[in-house]
Amino acid sequence: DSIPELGVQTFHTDELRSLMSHIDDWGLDTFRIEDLSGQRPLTAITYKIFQERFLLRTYAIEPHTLISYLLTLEDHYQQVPYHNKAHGADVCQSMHVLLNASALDGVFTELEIMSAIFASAVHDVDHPGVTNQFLINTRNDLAIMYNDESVLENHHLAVAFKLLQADERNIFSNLAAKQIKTLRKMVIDMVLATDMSKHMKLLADLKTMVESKKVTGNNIIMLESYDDRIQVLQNMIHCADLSNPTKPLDIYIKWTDRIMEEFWRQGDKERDLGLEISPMCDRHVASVEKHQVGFIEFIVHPLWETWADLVYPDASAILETLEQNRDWYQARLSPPSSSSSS
Ligand SMILES: O[C@@H](CN1CCOCC1)Cn1nccc1-c1ccc(OC(F)F)c(OC2CCCC2)c1
Ligand SMILES: [Zn+2]
Repeated sequence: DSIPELGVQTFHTDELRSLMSHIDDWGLDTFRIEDLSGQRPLTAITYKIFQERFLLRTYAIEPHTLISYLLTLEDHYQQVPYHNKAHGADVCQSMHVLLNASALDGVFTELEIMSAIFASAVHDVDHPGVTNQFLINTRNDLAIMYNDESVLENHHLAVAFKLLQADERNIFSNLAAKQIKTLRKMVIDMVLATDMSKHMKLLADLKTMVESKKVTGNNIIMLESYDDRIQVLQNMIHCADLSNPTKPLDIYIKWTDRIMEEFWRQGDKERDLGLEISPMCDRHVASVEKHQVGFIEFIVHPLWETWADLVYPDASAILETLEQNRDWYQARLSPPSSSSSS
């Protein structure tokens, strides 16, 4: 049976095609694509990116095989409020845009680019909607399996690679053995870097790289070693993963609504289990705006400011939106009551 033009069955071909023509733009509305693609945002977006980058041709990937892998991958994202297939699609499209920075022109190989897109698409597959700490505290089988170390991130990788083992889904079947080995190592290194416990080290190393930045004549970054190359790719997937506050405000707010519902459901479980409720997870003690301002101040802005330095001036508009969004949440903070100021 033939594959539909956009990879997915849709009653809105014209509108979906029009939206997908903005695949290179920051702020693409992943939620709208979810609605127009028959609830297949991850398949539609990843298929479009593979086509746009000619990866099917370069690596002799059968379209049926790619669609079959993507549909199955998408079905393995759980229906949780935030860490669902729409988030996977969003991080994949965000990574695609970050890879197009002119400061990175010609820097990464086709294999590194495909690894980064693939890693982004799979990076949260089968996420159960609770944190690593919750899995550890509740002695979940996953925490036992992975000895409390990057429990979720190890699981996402194992599921993603397991799905490749079926012949009809093995999109890398025509790669040379060495290429598969390199791709697997890079994908593992990138997905493991999305563990928030690695954030401070990743950012510190990025700052060091920015301070010692070496560029060619036309301001293109020079990355000599594997360590330098993978470090930049790891920061890119981390930036893409923490990109919600850098998107147009209406989209950012929708992501915030979703992550808070997911955190609050974890808090509900902790309450029922008689466990201490994790920070920000008690729906009866909500300070959404305060936490978003803190999240931007202490985590998101320091990361994106450093990324913007590395690829200056490519990410300047993104940084600008982030600062406007921070100011918007700041303004909505309930003003300190007069008694507290006395
Ligand atoms: O949980 C975050 C890291 N923690 C580390 C410990 O301190 C608090 C923040 C990052 N993370 N990890 C997975 C999903 C997210 C995550 C992604 C989008 C988020 O907000 C918005 F952009 F949608 C988000 O917000 C939470 C709730 C308020 C502040 C943080 C969280
Ligand atoms: Zn993620």
